[in-house]
Amino acid sequence: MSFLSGIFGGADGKPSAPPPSSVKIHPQVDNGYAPAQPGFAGGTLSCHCKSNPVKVRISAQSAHNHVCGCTKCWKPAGAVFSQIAVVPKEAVSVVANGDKLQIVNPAAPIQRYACKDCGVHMYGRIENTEHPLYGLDFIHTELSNEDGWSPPEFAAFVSSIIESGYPPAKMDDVRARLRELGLEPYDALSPPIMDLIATHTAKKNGVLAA
Ligand SMILES: N[C@@H](CCC(=O)N[C@@H](CS)C(=O)NCC(=O)O)C(=O)O
Ligand SMILES: [Zn+2]
Ligand SMILES: [Zn+2]
Repeated sequence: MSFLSGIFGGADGKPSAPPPSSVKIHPQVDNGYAPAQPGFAGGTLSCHCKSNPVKVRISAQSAHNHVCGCTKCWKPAGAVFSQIAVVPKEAVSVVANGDKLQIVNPAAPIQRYACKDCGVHMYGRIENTEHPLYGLDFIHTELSNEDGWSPPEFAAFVSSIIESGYPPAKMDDVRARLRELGLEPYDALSPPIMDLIATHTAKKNGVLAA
């Protein structure tokens, strides 16, 4: 990222880095993050293989970018959270070395396509047409060299980091740091997304209020 988010504006109004902290979240947010670039329309994701990397072309700006503490989402080495966003599934196309992709868990609601050689998740797809988020693919924008993606907006599944071995006694520090970085912590998804999911379910069950 070439410049830092305006949320950490210095005295002169220019973006500056957030205060340093020993609490690490994810390399893409620990030192601040850039705002979305107006008109940005996508880029190419590459896995971590030195030779024959899998490449996935994304022809849309990302939406709902966030950090996720769950055990299922791919994280770079050493990161406590993943960083993940969605795009319409029509905007996702595998453009190189797709033969190296395999589904991590075909039974999971999100089918995550990972590189067999380096383990990086290239995209996650929902095949169940009844799922509230059907039609959206999950991507890690950090796998692209392009600047301009929508920045993370909140922190999801925060308590789940304990399931990966994070000390429960340090959770207050983690939530305080997330707030300092402008990423409101939630233990599921953000309220607007939880409302969207519940609205979908209520509609399906014929009980949605007018
Ligand atoms: N506490 C669980 C939460 C897992 C979870 O529900 N993850 C969310 C956020 S990515 C989800 O939508 N999972 C669907 C899936 O993994 O297919 C864990 O950390 O494993
Ligand atoms: Zn790879
Ligand atoms: Zn997750």
